[in-house]
Amino acid sequence: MVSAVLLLLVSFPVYYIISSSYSLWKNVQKAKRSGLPYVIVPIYTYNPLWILTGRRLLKWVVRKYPDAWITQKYLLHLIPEWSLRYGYDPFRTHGDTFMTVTPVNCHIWIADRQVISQVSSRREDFPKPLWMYRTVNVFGRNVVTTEGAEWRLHRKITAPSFGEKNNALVFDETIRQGRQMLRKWTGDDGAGNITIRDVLNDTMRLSLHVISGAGFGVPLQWPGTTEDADIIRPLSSGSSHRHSLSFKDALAGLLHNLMIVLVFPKWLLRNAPFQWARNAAQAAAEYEAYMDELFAEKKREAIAGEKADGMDIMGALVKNSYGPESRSNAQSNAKSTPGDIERLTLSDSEILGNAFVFLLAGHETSAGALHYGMIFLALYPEAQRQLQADIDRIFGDRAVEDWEYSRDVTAMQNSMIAAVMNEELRVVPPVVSIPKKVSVQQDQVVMVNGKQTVWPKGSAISFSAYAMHRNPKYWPSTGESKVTGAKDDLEDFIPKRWLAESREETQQETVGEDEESPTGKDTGHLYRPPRGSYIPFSDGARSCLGKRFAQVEIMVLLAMIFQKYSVELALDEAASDEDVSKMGPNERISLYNAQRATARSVIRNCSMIRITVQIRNAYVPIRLVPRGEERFIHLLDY
Ligand code: HEM
Repeated sequence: MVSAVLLLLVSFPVYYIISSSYSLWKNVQKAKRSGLPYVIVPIYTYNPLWILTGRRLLKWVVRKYPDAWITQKYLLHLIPEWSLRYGYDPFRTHGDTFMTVTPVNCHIWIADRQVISQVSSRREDFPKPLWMYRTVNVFGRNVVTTEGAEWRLHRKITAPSFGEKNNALVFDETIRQGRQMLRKWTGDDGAGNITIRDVLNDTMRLSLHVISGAGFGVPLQWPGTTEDADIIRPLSSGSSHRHSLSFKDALAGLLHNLMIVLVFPKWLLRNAPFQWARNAAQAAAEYEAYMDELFAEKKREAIAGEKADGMDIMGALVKNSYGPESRSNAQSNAKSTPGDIERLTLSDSEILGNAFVFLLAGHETSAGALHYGMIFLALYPEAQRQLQADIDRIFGDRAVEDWEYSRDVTAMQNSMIAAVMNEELRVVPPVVSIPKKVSVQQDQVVMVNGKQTVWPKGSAISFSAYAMHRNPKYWPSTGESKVTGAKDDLEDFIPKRWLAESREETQQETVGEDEESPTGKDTGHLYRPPRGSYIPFSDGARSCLGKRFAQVEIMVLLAMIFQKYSVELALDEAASDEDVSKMGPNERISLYNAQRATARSVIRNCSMIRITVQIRNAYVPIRLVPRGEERFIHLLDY
């Protein structure tokens, strides 16, 4: 008996090693046949055992010996989040399109714009790896988690909600929410100089409120701004549901506990012995109840032929299924199944599924962009001054109440405001690697550097946005890096690179992309990167549906903040305000520079991929100071 158990214990690892080695050998043969450069990675980086143990150990090795030859050369692709940590370097070594080969699969990494354009335009040959998005179906199938004819149906029905005319609503709601955030950041008297530690928390709240107000017609208030900020009441007059959380708390609670809700079954969370699990379950249940009410209200409006105000994403989806003009379609709705490509409407659960992904996709990405944007502007005073000069040119002293989408947005998108936004999304694209796969049907031929390559069926693919945005073939450098002394400045945040003269070749290659700018008009003198080389919003038919929504939101916020204020790093831990007031210019400069170095190291070491890139377990505190009252940045050249 003992020897049988022993045999089993020994034979399992032996079997595992032999079968993994054999699979690795087979995948290496595929890599050789492909014609792509490849690197052998002995362990699949998503192996759960590796994630729990080996990755942690390796992380420690890398932290301890960051420059050791072994990490640079052999272990790099086993390092968690290598694509974020090493940027373009691995591509410099292996080429702009290369493969990593593991026992589980081949994985193709791309930082070549022509290859990205080929892959994103052949959607049937290179679909999304839907298994990665399965959990996002928690409230219903939707435009993010589907493929083929089913995705086309979702996209066709959801896209009109993001049309040009609705951007004005995003503009107005951002102003409304931005005012409340500014009050929190600068105090009731607007004097500023308050240290703001958890900037991300506030930008998350802001973007969530904007999508809730502009997208769903449910305006939310910031704490302390009105008496009914946290009021608990149903979203539909006909509902008798007794809520235990306000809509805002349900939404924030759900998104805060999202991974828990997505991974564990609700019954388990409800009955778990841990308070945090029960809180997550409560937030999810309350969110569902609110959305059901909103749905019922919109359905009533649609059937009665009433028109709700605003962008009304949910209303538009419900109207498509229940509105008078869709009566005939609605009949097929009742019978529809997810795979049914003939139908013209979404089922109830699909409507709720789409509403959820808009909230999800629309808040973390924009919030992260604003967070990094604020830090970068505090780190690069020259960029901040250029931004303010353009804001003055466009808005002068005009109060935000008088800003208008139709009058102001074109000027904004041709200015440093858009350049700052574009540059922030270049340096830190919220989605670092955009996943695709080679269809399982058959191998696919792709031209790489003018040569035919054969990509094995079922291989994983990543558009390496982070590396692509640092590829010197596509990006104009404004010179040596003033920060690191590197020969180009592509690691640095230099918005003025977007003001560089557009090359003739670039203009031709981007013809037809005008419609992607916020108003669909020409982007004037801003640099327009060649197609496929700038992919914060992905590329091709499956690119971001909320791109213009996000652009308008970010630009309005930047303009609002920097019309009146400057941002500086907060130095509370290094010196008191009184100490600073006694310092001369040189002392202030060296203090600020030391703080800049600390902030850069936080960005480098604490940026992590949590669906999107975020700074985790650390803060870069900032202060907004009224323009003209800066304590540090006016003393710095760059
Ligand atoms: C700075 C802000 C944003 C960035 C950088 C961003 C980026 C992206 C990227 C890279 C994708 C492709 C993801 C993939 O293929 O896996 C995507 C898809 C999508 N995004 Fe965004 N996004 C932003 C804001 C928004 C907003 C505000 C909304 C909605 C309100 C939104 C809705 C969507 C949807 C629905 C898709 C799926 C489109 C499809 O598959 O057809 N995004 N986004």
